[in-house]
Amino acid sequence: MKWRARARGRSVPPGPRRFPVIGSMLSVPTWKPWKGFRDMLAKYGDIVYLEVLGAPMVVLGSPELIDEFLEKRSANTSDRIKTPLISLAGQAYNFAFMPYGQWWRDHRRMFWQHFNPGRMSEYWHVERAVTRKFLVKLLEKPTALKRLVQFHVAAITMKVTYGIDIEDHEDELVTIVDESFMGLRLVTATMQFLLQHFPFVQHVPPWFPGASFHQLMARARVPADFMLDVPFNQGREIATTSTNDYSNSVVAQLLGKLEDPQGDAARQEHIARDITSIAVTGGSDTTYSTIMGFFLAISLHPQVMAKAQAELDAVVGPDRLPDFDDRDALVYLNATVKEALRWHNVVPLGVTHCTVNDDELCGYFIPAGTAVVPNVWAIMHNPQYYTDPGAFDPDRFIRNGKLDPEVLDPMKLAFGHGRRICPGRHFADLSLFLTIACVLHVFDIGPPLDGQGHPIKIQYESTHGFLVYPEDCRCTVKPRSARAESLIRGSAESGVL
Ligand code: HEM
Repeated sequence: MKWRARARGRSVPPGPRRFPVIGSMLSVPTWKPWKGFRDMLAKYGDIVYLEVLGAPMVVLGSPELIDEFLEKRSANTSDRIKTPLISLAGQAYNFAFMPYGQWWRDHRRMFWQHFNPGRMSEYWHVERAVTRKFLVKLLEKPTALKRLVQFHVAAITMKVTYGIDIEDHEDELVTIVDESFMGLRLVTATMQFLLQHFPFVQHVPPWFPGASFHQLMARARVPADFMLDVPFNQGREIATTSTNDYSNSVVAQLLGKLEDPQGDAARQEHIARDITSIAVTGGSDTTYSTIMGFFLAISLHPQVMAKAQAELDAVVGPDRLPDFDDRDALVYLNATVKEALRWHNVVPLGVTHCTVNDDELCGYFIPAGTAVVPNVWAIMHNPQYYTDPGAFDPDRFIRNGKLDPEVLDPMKLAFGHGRRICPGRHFADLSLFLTIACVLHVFDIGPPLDGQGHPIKIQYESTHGFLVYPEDCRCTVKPRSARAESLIRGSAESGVL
């Protein structure tokens, strides 16, 4: 039954004009759509309705509405839109895009067993050891910052998940992890909305003139497929043959359970392969982008660096690196992590949710199957919640020397909502805290320099896409002092796993 018959006189939320057949397709912003949607929210209110070829979509623009619809009514708003792009991009294994149902639930449950807050301290030693390696590499090759951050996040997740060591930043595994989300990068946010209505794209043969998108996707599937099998098999090998290595990897633990004769081993192994792969691929790109955003932000805001370093000097002192136990005392540093998540928002429109049944929000009718897009970026950059939102200012989260609970916490927005909230958020938080604390403790970060040694002014812009990166994050990184340099080298030697 058409939704108009089910609405019983209730109207859908306001939004741009809808034409016969195409609906509001021409109004869907095609470039960095979070900005166009922000303008629509300003015009129509905190909820905007669009319809593309008969498929309904709402954009939400306030934390209250997101809380009401995606948190409180999560039982009805945790589905995903069905689009052929997910398989085309090699992401069918990725439970972030699975429909709400038993298969997704089984994946999420198995994943959560290893990434819930109670497990986090088991990963501290890996975080420490890899961060120390990263600091040494950054000292030796500061111009390779991007590659070193890719190495850093890949090395942490590969070790925790599979027990695999990545020693060198030139290791091809770093490239494969980086490229395993290539398909998703190609799936821009706009295509995510529009191409679900053109399922025929998946049937265009690759040799067909103009089918280059299809060919790009085929290339994008190669690293994604690799990540699904090769590291898992290697992790199994490590778990069964290694005597003194890190034998408590996620794979090692999962394999122990698969041997349970009561369990459905083949099904369990399938899920285990899927969730270990997403732990590495889903965790690396998002964390990488946030860390790159942090480097850029600090290079543009020297006063923030000075304040964070003063706090680190007072709490940690010059003779050791910061550690997890220091966290409670590092108020400004914790605020810097929050500001990094806010200022450079890596998933600006979150991951689109979808309603299962008809619903109502603010008196408006919301049909079953409505795509729900939280415009997280618009909230993070709304002066109503954050004064001067373009400035990188951790002080906005602090009152009377403590984190201010009255200020909207970016952690509550950046990692999504309801039953779909990012289950890797506690793990991401570990990496962000230790990386940011250690980098600021031993390095000075500044703007890039031209041939004459003059600073080059970089203007922050993010790329376009579903998952975004800072467009230009060139900066200079140098040790704060000779003492900091010897601290880096000394701590790497003691960074045993
Ligand atoms: C700064 C780092 C990260 C950010 C900003 C981030 C953000 C997000 C967002 C916005 C979602 C969608 C939530 C929703 O649908 O409402 C998500 C889902 C997900 N994330 Fe993360 N994430 C990060 C790190 C990680 C890490 C480290 C892992 C793995 C260890 C991970 C694994 C996942 C998975 C598996 C899902 C799918 C959840 C589901 O659909 O049930 N993420 N993340």
